[in-house]
Amino acid sequence: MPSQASPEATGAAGSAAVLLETRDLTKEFRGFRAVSDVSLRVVEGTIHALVGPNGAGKTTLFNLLTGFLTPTSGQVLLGDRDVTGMQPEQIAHLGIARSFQITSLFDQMSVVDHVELALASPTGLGYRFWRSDSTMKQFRPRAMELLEQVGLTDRSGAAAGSLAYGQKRALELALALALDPKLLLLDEPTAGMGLEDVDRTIALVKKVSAGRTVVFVDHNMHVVGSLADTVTVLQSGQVLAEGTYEQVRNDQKVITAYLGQAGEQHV
Ligand SMILES: Nc1ncnc2c1ncn2[C@@H]1O[C@H](COP(=O)(O)OP(=O)(O)OP(=O)(O)O)[C@@H](O)[C@H]1O
Repeated sequence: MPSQASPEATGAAGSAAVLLETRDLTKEFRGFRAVSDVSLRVVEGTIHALVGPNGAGKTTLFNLLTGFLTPTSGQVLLGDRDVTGMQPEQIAHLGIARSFQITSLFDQMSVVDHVELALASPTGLGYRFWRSDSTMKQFRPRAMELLEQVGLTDRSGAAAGSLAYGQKRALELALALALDPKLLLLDEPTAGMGLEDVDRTIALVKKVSAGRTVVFVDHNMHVVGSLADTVTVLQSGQVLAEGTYEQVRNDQKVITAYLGQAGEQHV
């Protein structure tokens, strides 16, 4: 069960504080609308899922929120600040962190060194190798706290390349948390995981999301149903439905959208 202030309990997005908002957000690629007039409101302190069939626009939307893509039109607001068109570093600095991709880990570098470097970087987006050992040492206690949170204390001295897949994803999460973000974006946190790792990741995301706002994309509806206070369903770049997991899974439009999706887990 999603544990945090649900939109129902707070009277939907109307009366609760909205941390992230998009207004008619649109991204065109050579005339093709990958994201089309999306108006989204993410309530502070909630976990918000973005779902939709393949090609629905979820990744493009994530890239617009983090500044990796510039919208063709529309706005992105963080609190009352318009962050539309800002560079990824600026947006990260304002408190939006996205879980790192595994490709950003250095196989030979230890787990704790990764976290220390993320703590040393003001935005977490760039590692800085010229810092001295003594400078880095000051970050050790916080790095160990973060590793404890994500269950990697025992692997702190291990080379990142030696971690199991689920542990690498947990390390990515620690790197995102190192920024102490207002908004944590998780891009398919359980992709490629077996059942055990999926359940472990659900528990982990619940734990680290306490007191934070989380937006995540995941194809696994068990994950979505377990974590999300609010679910936004995208199709062909547009918002098809929004509500609690129970509401959207019983929405006829959503059922129809997923029916033609071979190999996709149904809502
Ligand atoms: N750089 C690009 N240039 C052209 N078209 C693109 C580009 N990026 C995405 N698209 C198109 O935009 C649409 C949405 O893609 P997007 O990756 O955002 O969907 P998605 O919901 O994340 O899909 P999936 O679940 O398969 O990851 C797709 O039709 C895709 O082919």
